[in-house]
Amino acid sequence: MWWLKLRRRWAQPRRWAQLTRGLQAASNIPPRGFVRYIHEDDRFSTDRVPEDVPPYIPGQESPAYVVRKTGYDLLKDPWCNKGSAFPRSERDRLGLRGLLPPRSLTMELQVARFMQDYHHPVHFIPPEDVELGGVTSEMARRWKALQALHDRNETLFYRVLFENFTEMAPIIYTPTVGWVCLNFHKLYRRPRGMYFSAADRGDMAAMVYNWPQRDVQAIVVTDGSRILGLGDLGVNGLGIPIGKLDLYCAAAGFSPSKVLPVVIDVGTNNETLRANPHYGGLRCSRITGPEYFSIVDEFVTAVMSRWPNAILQFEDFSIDHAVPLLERYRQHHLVFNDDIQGTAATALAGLYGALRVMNMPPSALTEQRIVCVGAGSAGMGVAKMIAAGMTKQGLSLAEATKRFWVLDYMGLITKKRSDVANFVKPFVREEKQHEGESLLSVIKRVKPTILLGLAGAGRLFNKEVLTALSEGCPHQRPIIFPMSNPTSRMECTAEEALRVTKGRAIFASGSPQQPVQMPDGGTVAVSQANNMYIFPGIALGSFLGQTRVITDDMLMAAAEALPKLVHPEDLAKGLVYPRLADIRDISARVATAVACAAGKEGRLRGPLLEKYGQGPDAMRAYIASRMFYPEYSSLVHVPPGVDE
Ligand SMILES: O=C([O-])CC(=O)C(=O)O
Ligand SMILES: [Mg+2]
Repeated sequence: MWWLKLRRRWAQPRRWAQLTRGLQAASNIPPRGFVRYIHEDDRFSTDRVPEDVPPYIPGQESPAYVVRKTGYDLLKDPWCNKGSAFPRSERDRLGLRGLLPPRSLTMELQVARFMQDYHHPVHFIPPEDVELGGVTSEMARRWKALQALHDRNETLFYRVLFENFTEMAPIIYTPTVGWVCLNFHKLYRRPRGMYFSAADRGDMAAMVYNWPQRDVQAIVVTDGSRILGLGDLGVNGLGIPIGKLDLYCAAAGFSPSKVLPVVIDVGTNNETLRANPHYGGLRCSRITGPEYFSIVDEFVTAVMSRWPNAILQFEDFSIDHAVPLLERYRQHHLVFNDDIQGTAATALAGLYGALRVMNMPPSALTEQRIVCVGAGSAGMGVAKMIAAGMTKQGLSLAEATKRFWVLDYMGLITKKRSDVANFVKPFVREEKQHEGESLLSVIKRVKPTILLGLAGAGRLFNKEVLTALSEGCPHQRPIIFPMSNPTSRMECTAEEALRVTKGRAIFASGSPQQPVQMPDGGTVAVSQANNMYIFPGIALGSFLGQTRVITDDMLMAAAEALPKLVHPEDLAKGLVYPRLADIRDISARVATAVACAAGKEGRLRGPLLEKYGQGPDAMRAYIASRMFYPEYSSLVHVPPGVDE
């Protein structure tokens, strides 16, 4: 058969090669794999830089192909992309500095990482870890699916998130984001955000121009030193600014193209991570002291010089740097620390909500006895804010701080300790004889009405603690807020708190919890005391109001606005925060409250100042009108009717 002969003849690979080579030669297209890529701007190269692709002649030395892309475009071009394996020289010359994790990996490592995931998907989570961490393999798989959508179509990603916010918040945010940060070096696929490392000193002001967007309105930065309650995760911590900015866009309507997640890499003290060959950050221990502050100063100066109107949110910095950094910048820059100020405003709002649940007025805050476990940035920020709330209700600061008992990992903090940090000092107890007293003993002695968990140390509120709390608080419902994140670091679960207190507890946790089935067959819904209710609104109000700084009064306004948004029927169920499904409206209202407070202080500028004269409704309408809604906008001029 003639056609069978022909098929046999052309089925030989050599023949195909002959044919394709002939075609390539005829059309002057060099075959892939034979090509050396060089960049057209590369004047330092010893290679020849041809004007265009030269003709390919089989058997001759392979020609060079001109790469015209740089920066982000290059990283998104699968033909030229090398991901984390771009060497330093190419990063320098091709505008890639800051767009990739600081360490250059080898292709062998990239292959090994891919093969690991190929054989044992990162998103498989052993059942024993699921129980404690609250993240299932299915949640991790969903995060991957959402991330892939995020990378290929931001508008669609935000539409999906927007329409399913309550369902997806635990996937893009706590608790799944905690798992993401722990595994960031295995999950890394596409570039997102910027990295500034100690090795970039002197270059940061230039590096900010590698970011492809001219207009950046919001930056969330971490140094990875205290990621949620998970500790030092180095550059893996970038997952947190990414998650927070997802909320900026979904909840507060910032435009996705105008937000920038950042990690500052000053090394890590997490030795396991540092020794991991796939870890992308600097492999040195953390830089501290004046050198640390000069690195952060250089970063702040660099981003502020390119984007002077942007709001800068500090996130998950360890306490030793979080407080001094906030003090360093907050007088002159539009900055806030979410863990100190956002979490604090959230906690105070939740307490006002809890008082509403019990039909008590806000002034009843002054009668509460508060045990706060955790004396880090979040714990002390919360204590300070609640004390400020009490002073607004009539107590002096000294009277207010006396209503707190603060514990850290050594137990109750009293005057007996000599090395207490300045920000803890107002809350140190006088009674030296109780120095280091255990949580259980403090609860039995003090009989608190409010128990706050911000230690990030796991299940400290055990059965004995919860029983003692409930028994010591017969006249009102005990308020229990285990606010540490993610789920693995929470002080107790909703089920534990409600079972032990026989449903009396008013409960809210930092990470989400399922409604609890009670022994009597009823179901009790619980609240989530997370700063996501507050930080998007603070950022939106202060950015649109161009307030230049964020003051205590603006934060207090946010805390006071939130409890007013809880639905009466939710209050009847014991819920102390508004519904997540209403997050856009919540953020707009919090932003309005923040802007009104700024207006009272004479800090508003621009259109919001004009609206300030017309009252809060006009301000809110303006704020809502400026919020991004995920919809495709036309990229070409289309005469009416053409696409219908
Ligand atoms: O990220 C969160 O869910 C809340 C937060 O700021 C923290 O725990 O550090
Ligand atoms: Mg945080």
